[in-house]
Amino acid sequence: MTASSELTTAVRLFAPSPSQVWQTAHETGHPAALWRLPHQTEKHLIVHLGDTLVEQPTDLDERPPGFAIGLFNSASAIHNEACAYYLQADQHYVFGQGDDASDAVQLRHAVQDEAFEQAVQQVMQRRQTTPAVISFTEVPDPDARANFEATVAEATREMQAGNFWKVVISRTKTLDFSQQPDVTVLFDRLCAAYPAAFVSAVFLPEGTNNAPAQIWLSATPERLVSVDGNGLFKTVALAGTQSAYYPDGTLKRTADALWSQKEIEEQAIVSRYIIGCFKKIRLREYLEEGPKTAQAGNLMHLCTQYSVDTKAVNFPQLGTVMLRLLHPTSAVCGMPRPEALSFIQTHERHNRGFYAGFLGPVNIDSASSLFVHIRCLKLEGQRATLYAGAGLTEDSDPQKEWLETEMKCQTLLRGMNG
Ligand SMILES: C=C(O[C@@H]1C=C(C(=O)O)C=C[C@H]1O)C(=O)O
Repeated sequence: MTASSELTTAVRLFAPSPSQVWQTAHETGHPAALWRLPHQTEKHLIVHLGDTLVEQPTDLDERPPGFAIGLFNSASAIHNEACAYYLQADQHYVFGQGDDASDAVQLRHAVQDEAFEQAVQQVMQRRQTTPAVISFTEVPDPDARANFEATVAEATREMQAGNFWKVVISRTKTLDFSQQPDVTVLFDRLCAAYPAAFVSAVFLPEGTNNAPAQIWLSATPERLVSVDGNGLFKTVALAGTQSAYYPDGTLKRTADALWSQKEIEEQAIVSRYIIGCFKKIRLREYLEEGPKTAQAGNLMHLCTQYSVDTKAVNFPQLGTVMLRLLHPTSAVCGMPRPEALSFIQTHERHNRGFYAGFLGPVNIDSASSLFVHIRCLKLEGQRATLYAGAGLTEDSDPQKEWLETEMKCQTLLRGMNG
């Protein structure tokens, strides 16, 4: 063995895996976020070692490196501050690709915290047990379909009466895991199944948002706001849904997807909303591409991409300004926003929590990438709650909208089955 390969082995032996760091954060009650950006292989894991998380305005220009996770409907929806819980990257691990998860682990940044480091060492020294088989069953909810379809019918009547033009109604599906799952295994499965998605797992200890300890796991296709190291700003208008497969199970080509008038209009509402935000800030120098059909796992959506060179227009705060204007977009709320939000609040039977909020890394490697928090679940102990919504217009058919939410739930269900 050469000196350098001895060294590599030594580094591997003492480098924790994502699962070990995640487990340590969980056991010591520190908030943690694990993510993989679309079309990338590196996984990032940060642990917040500071004070209890509190909601605060998201200012992409001011924040130290970290990870933001915002509720669908916090005070920010009213005060336009895009409030979020902010996990600071006190420990920042980057894991490379490869079968061995500990391959090429790098501790990018670490504040001195002996207690946490010792806790990681203790977890690493534990005897490795064979990973448990992950299994889950759906908890039946006999009224779910009728309730959802009745709400869709009511929303459609209100839209036909001209009260609003679009609203996104969501529902939940409950799963019970046979034992507490290793979230990093589920995360890896989602990464493998959905290379184009933003895949993440966020651990929020008891007390965050006055709730019990919760883990949010997601594989979202929808970028909300990002600004890269060169100052390139991006957002998308994503809406309209159909299966990516023909009934016989063969994959559709995106070029062969056909869209109805209702879906084209539904997506155009989101595009007009984004352009309306650019107009509000008098920004004309944006590039618009689409709408084109984009595949998102088992689904296809209509997608228009918008980009702005923030350096050329001399607008470094564009990311923060647009985040505040956009969230919650009409892809998850509706148009006009106040009327749609009020309909959601009166008619949905669950609290959305972080579903349809936003999340993602901020000022990591000089870039910030926030995504709309959809195709997600909340895990509390062994119980998971999946969330899925459908965009409605006055032409919506309640049965079709229900089937659309079923397909959206399938994204995570299939992905977690590996
Ligand atoms: C609301 C969700 O998805 C959003 C709604 C869509 C639609 O109504 O067609 C499509 C993509 C997303 O913007 C969800 O997945 O829960």
